[in-house]
Amino acid sequence: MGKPLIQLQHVYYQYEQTEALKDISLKIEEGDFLAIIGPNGSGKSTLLKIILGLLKPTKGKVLLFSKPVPLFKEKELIGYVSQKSNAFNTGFPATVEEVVKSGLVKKVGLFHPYPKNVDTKVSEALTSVGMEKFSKKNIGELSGGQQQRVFIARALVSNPKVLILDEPTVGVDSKNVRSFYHMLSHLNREHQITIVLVTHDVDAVSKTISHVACLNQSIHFHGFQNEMDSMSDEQLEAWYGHSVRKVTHRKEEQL
Ligand SMILES: Nc1ncnc2c1ncn2[C@@H]1O[C@H](COP(=O)(O)OP(=O)(O)OP(=O)(O)O)[C@@H](O)[C@H]1O
Repeated sequence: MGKPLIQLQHVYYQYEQTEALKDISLKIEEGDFLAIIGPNGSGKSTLLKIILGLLKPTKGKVLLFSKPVPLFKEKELIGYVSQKSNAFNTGFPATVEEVVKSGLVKKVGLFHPYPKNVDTKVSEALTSVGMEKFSKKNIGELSGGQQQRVFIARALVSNPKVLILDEPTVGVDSKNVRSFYHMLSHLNREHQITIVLVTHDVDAVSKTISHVACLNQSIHFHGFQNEMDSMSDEQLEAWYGHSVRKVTHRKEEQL
């Protein structure tokens, strides 16, 4: 069993009118590649904001690297890539390497010089997401999917142990979605980065993740990805909030 990096214990979150999260207990361990899936409005983004300390639970406790959130100061250990597509226009005056370098600000602080090996760090981060060839390009000239890879490199440049992504494939065209998840899988396996992502691409992501959490206000299933098939129709309905019929696809070799 890996070290627990993120733990939620009986977490509730209430917006003024809406109870977004109810009694969430979740443990994410070192090395996990977890996908959080659920219908619209099921609390996925709220859950990420709680983990990132952007929202304070109404009730319950969050531990990051075994420390309660207010005592957790090593923010650079957690990289975050928010949901965006084509965030920069064509004319935006920054190169890819400048965008990636800006990811070090969290580590070194504003008004401090970058470390001496900054160029190596930037180049390593770009290589790890397959974007080294684009370092001198203007960020606005890249496609949505390429920009998303650059944002991941920016999150990686401070050597985080955990990478959190909110719907990272928005703006990535369907033929590139699989190679995008393949790149994340590489980061998880070869660079030992624990990955937590929110996604709607259940099918595309299922080949690469280790764990899945099915959320709809509360967690209806959390376990190994291959155990998800064992969810009953009743569990699936409770999770999805409406009637669901399970369809089993035939394996390719049987076709
Ligand atoms: N700032 C807010 N103020 C009030 N209610 C909110 C706020 N943000 C979210 N909610 C409500 O909380 C619930 C959970 O929202 P959340 O955005 O976490 O869901 P989600 O699963 O990320 O949705 P989606 O898949 O559509 O992005 C929804 O009912 C939403 O309307």
